[in-house]
Amino acid sequence: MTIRFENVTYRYADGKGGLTDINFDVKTGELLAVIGPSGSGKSTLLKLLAGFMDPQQGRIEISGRDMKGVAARHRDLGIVFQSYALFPHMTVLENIAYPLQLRRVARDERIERARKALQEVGLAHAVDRMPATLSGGQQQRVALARALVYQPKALLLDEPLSALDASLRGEMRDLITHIQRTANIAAILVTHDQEEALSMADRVAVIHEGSLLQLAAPRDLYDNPVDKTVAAFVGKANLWPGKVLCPNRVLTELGEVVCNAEDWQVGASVTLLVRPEAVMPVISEPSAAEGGTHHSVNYFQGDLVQDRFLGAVRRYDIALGDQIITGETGYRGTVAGVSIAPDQVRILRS
Ligand SMILES: Nc1ncnc2c1ncn2[C@@H]1O[C@H](COP(=O)(O)OP(=O)(O)OP(=O)(O)O)[C@@H](O)[C@H]1O
Repeated sequence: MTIRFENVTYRYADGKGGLTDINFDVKTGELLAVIGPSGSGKSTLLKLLAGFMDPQQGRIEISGRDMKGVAARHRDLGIVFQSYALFPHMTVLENIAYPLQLRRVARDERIERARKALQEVGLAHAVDRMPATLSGGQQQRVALARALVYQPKALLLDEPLSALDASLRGEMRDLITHIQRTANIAAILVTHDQEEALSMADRVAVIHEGSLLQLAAPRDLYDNPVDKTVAAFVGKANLWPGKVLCPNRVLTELGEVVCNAEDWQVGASVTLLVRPEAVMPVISEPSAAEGGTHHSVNYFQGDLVQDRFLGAVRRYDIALGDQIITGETGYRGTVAGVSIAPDQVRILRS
């Protein structure tokens, strides 16, 4: 295990913000993404791990060693910041060789290792360039090479892609995960961008108001969020409060929804979750004669109040009174209503 947080609690002096009783591990070669709304405690977690402050309770271990009282510079962590933080007066090669110089590595070896690191991030041609002459994406590649050149115990990525434009971000995601996996190093990625977290991470930790709500593999987190806060934060979600009527029906503001409620007590207050891609557009209202078709189960008819063309898919809202159902589909025709297959309805605690 490379990184371990055990019952870690940190409160800022005013007692309001911080982290409460955080537990998780990151294995060698694993990338853990930490996501959560603004002010949830993501930066606090990184600052504690990096050694800028110590927890008031609990224990942080790196490679099996308790980090209490160990200064930031002795923690052997490679850090990549949103702002790149390159030294402007040094060439690209000098920037990358600098951590080796601090560690008193001989000059020839420094240069050789820095060149190799540059090659790995696809910038072998930029050795003598000054950082200011590089694009944002190139500067972040230099920052990544500099963070990894001395073979740190773990890699901390603090919003590494937020300053880059969307087209570059996808490419950088792939590069970072490729390099992190090749180096077989534990990494923690802090990000606002849930798509980044889901696509890059082996596991994702969701924090909210200083607490860890769920830690799971991306698909598991998306399919089985523990509660509505996680469901709403990870991906798009239709969330409807309801009451369990019987083992296969929940009463909501939309009406009765057929779903598998066998594990819930009759009368329990719950929240139903349906992802937009599980909402099926229905072209015309099913007639009474069609009574037995799949449309008649969880069929909802309403007014199309929003229709957004997103390229590959279209995201639309159907209003039933003051309730909204959001669907996503590649279908471009008229939507008269929607149907939701019972096995696509997840039941969450309310
Ligand atoms: N130096 C500080 N003194 C007092 N409170 C602080 C300090 N730094 C952060 N906080 C509070 O601690 C909480 C967590 O802050 P933190 O910066 O870790 O959140 P975050 O998830 O990184 O937010 P963002 O996504 O906006 O960067 C917030 O309520 C914040 O106001």
